[in-house]
Amino acid sequence: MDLKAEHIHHHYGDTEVLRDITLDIPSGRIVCIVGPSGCGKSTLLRLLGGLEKPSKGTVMQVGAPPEACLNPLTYIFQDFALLPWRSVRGNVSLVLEDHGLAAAERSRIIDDVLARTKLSEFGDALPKQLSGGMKQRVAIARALAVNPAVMLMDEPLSALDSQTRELLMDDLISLWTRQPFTAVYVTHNLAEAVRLGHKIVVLSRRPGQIREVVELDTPLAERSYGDAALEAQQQHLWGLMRDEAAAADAELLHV
Ligand SMILES: Nc1ncnc2c1ncn2[C@@H]1O[C@H](COP(=O)(O)OP(=O)(O)OP(=O)(O)O)[C@@H](O)[C@H]1O
Repeated sequence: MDLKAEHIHHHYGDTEVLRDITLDIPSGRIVCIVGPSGCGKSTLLRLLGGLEKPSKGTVMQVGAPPEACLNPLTYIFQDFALLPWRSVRGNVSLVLEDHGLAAAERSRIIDDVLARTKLSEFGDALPKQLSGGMKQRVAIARALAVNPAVMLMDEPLSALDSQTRELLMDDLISLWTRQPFTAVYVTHNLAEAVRLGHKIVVLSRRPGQIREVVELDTPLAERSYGDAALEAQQQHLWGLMRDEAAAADAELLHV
């Protein structure tokens, strides 16, 4: 299933947040959204996920969701959003409980997603016993459990320290390489965008408009940390964003 946004505009009261966004999220691809603070990245993600309706324009789901999909669109947030009183298995199980699945089938799905996120040994642990990186892996496992058509990821690594971010990025790349998933990935971090994005959408400052869409052809598994070509792409993105980011910061000073 592809996700398509067509001529999306969005306002909160008198504040225009997004202007004329047209965007394709093709199945099996990771689309990163970058842009200065407050330009509307998270708003765009909520509109794509149907949590809010755009003031104007449409979001369309095109084609059928994957087989055995329990929920076509699922979110992964920066703060993990785990229930502290439930174990790792219990947190993943949560999203499977209202679908009338037999206990054995639920268990099979949980085993599968925990194995894919390298958490098999930690099924009985409580969130407080886990590191930040592991908590985010649980959130990713929980998202994968419903076999979504599109994962909507809002700065999923930004609460983590830089080493854990690097490790989790490697995990996301190997997860995608073994079994491609579709994702929209909002980030401030251009290094993450060039490691993970098949397509990187650069928004202007508010009202967010698409300034450029950069397509990266290098397979994810071949994009290594410190790679010169990726650094050049990152510089290009920063070149596009620098003036916008400075103007957005200056604007905040006058609020
Ligand atoms: N529910 C809301 N009601 C009113 N204004 C909102 C609401 N949500 C977001 N905004 C405003 O819309 C603008 C865009 O916010 P949004 O969080 O989408 O930007 P962002 O690019 O994700 O920001 P950041 O990079 O800082 O996370 C901001 O000015 C914000 O204050």
